[in-house]
Amino acid sequence: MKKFQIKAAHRELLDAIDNKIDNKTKPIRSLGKLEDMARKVAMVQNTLQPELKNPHMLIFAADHGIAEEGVSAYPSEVTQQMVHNFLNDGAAINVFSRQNDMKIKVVNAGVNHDFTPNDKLLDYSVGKGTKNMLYGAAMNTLEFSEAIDKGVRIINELHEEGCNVVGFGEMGIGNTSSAALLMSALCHLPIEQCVGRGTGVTDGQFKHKLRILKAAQSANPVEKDNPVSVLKTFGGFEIVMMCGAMLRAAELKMLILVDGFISSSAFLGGFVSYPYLKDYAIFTHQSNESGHRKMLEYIGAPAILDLNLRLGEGTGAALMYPILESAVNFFNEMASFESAGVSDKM
Ligand SMILES: O=C(O)c1ccc[n+]([C@@H]2O[C@H](COP(=O)([O-])O)[C@@H](O)[C@H]2O)c1
Ligand SMILES: Cc1cc2nc[nH]c2cc1C
Repeated sequence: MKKFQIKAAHRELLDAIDNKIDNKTKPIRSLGKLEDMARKVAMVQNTLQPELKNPHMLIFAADHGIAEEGVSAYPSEVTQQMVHNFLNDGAAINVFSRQNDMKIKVVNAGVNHDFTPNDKLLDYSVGKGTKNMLYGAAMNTLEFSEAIDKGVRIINELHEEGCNVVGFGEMGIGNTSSAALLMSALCHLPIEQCVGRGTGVTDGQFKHKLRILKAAQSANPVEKDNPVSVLKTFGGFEIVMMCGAMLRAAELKMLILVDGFISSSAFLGGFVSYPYLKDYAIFTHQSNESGHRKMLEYIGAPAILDLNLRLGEGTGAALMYPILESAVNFFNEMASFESAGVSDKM
């Protein structure tokens, strides 16, 4: 994989940032997770006056060969149908992004469909869906590199437009299977602790899904400590493209808003080689997909919201965005004990 230059976020201003937070007219730590977010934004931007600029929501979409094994509650066609829904402003992510003034771009990372050009659509297709992992790796080395490079290009474009905060959402029937397999390999956890019900499979379908994922593991012995090999074998085009995009966003010191289980699996793919990626990321919500809690524990990152969501698309990130704005606003606008003439001592 292309090498990324991901340094720890600046720490020079850390004391000044913490002093600024602690001198606001409030008891120490009383703004909880908002204080953590304000500190993170200020460190990423290396400033005592952080700003959220031109926020974007990226929805990476792709199809998955493994979906033909009946691992989802829905058929593969739903991927392209939902892409049209995103383009027509009809999905949950459209509603929440519009409400919170985030611009949407839908990325065709590898959907099994030919789309007509559209202002909201970034056509970066790597293929018409991955291969069925029961019969070998999901993608080859060229496809993997292409997906990473296209993720980089997408972020370069947003950065040139002055964007400094990006939500990472996705759509792809079958992609909880990919994410669970990635998690199992990269976190060295048994697949049973990683697999969940995705779009809502029944008990019987869930047992079947677990059998299929075990068969995919037997068919593909991977080097678990080699994230490129793991991502190529079990990844989806949208997951690998998101991984490249997140790594580039960190390189450019942009804020990364991670959504649910699949978005977090893309983060994980980058994090194992570039641990400082975490300095740039906010885990916006705890998904109801059962493996997500353990995945976030492994990463060591508590989530901000817990709304029992399991939709994907970036919905958790879009819903959390106004809270992030509140974090930046309290940091920039709240009076200090001194400026407001409020006593800070007994
Ligand atoms: O974001 C999540 O945590 C999440 C949890 C479960 C399902 N999803 C969405 O559901 C789809 C994948 O589910 P499945 O059952 O087809 O593997 C995909 O389009 C995801 O966006 C998303
Ligand atoms: C309808 C539908 C919408 C989605 N959005 C993200 N994943 C999805 C899966 C389905 C099935």
